[in-house]
Amino acid sequence: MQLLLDLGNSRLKAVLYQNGQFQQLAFDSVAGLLKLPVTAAYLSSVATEQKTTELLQGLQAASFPTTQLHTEASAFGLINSYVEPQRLGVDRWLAMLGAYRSYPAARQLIVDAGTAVTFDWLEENRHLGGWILPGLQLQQQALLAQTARIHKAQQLMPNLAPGCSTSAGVENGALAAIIGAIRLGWQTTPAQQLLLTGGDAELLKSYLPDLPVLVDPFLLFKGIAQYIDN
Ligand SMILES: Nc1ncnc2c1ncn2[C@@H]1O[C@H](COP(=O)(O)OP(=O)(O)OP(=O)(O)O)[C@@H](O)[C@H]1O
Ligand SMILES: CC(C)(CO)[C@@H](O)C(=O)NCCC(=O)O
Ligand SMILES: [K+]
Repeated sequence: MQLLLDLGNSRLKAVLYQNGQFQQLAFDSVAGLLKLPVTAAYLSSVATEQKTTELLQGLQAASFPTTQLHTEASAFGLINSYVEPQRLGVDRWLAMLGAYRSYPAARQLIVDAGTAVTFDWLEENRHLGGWILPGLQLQQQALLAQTARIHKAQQLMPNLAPGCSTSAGVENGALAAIIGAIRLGWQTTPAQQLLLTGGDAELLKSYLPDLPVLVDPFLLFKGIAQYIDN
């Protein structure tokens, strides 16, 4: 059994991997992970050096070793399109590896909706490139921080209706930007399948009923599993 870790810009996610199965872990702190009966841990981090080092140091007290994974120019037959391959976020690299391993399709569009929303097009074993947008929360935070009169009085459920308050306008606008970008991406660089992952995947899916959407919360972890099983 292995422990798979995804340190994002907002939070840490942990998953247990055993016999090809993934199980999301609920935990309060890194200390809660130290006593797990695992043989090894694998880390994907897009957070700062400092946060990454802190996590790795916290894990040194564990009985199992931790390996940090990094983006590569190519691995397991998958080819990174970046001019400077190592600059592609390791979360994107791993999600693509997961998609490549689990969902064969001539062309797929992978959208990871977290702090940022990333788009990556995969054509068989080749990354075509992607887009990076601010996520649902980050868009709203940017507006609040950079304008004098945009305040958020309440947290609503975002939808695509015209908003009748600042809060609704900002929330619905953020959702519209992401749904609009997905539809535009789907039009300009068509694919057979739209793979959604990240904290906002289910919300986005509900606004894309006409597209062949598949939600997989474990996509990045399936990419990590590629490194374990090979
Ligand atoms: N329990 C939760 N905690 C935080 N955000 C959540 C939660 N459930 C759903 N969300 C939604 O998920 C989004 C964050 O996505 P996710 O958790 O995939 O990313 P993250 O860990 O915050 O950052 P990163 O993309 O860097 O991994 C937020 O926009 C929020 O709307
Ligand atoms: C875009 C994010 C923040 C998404 O988590 C991450 O993948 C990242 O920091 N990437 C580095 C920049 C890039 O992928 O081009
Ligand atoms: K992420």
